[in-house]
Amino acid sequence: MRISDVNQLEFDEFTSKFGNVIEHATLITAAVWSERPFRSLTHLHDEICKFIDTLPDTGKAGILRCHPDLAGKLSQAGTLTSESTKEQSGSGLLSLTEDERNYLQQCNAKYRNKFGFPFVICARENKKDAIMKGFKTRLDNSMVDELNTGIREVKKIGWYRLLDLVDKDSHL
Ligand SMILES: NC(=O)N[C@H]1NC(=O)NC1=O
Repeated sequence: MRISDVNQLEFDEFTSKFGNVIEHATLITAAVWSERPFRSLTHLHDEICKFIDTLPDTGKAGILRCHPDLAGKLSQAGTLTSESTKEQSGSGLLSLTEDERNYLQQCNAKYRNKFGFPFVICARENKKDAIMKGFKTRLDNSMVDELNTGIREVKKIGWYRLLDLVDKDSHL
């Protein structure tokens, strides 16, 4: 699909195609539709990021809370969204040894205990070893740092999801 095709989409078509670019946060896509026409895929992504940046910290934490744990319950039950399944499997998180899975689940629990939202990292840019390391360093951060870091990762995840849907080099 080209960006010119994106600009032709009715609201319902747009939200159905792009509704999960930010995991379980269709409202963001719904809001951004009003900003058409998009000059490029980058412009569409910028509008998504701009909308996220206008949210209070509670809204940003809410976005993080809509993300599934890495190698968590949903992945074991096979009920991740198709996007998350692709991302988590690409980084090796869906084929862990039992020890690795136990370790990650302990890290998830520690992180969630400390910050009140899940650890979010762009799995397409991090293989499982980098993710395990990321847990180690990020667990020592402050709440403000982690809210910002998590949101930065959400924006990266969204960019890759957009790349799966639209030809990046198409312009108006
Ligand atoms: N918790 C978390 O980071 N989840 C995810 N990251 C990613 O790239 N896809 C996800 O589902």
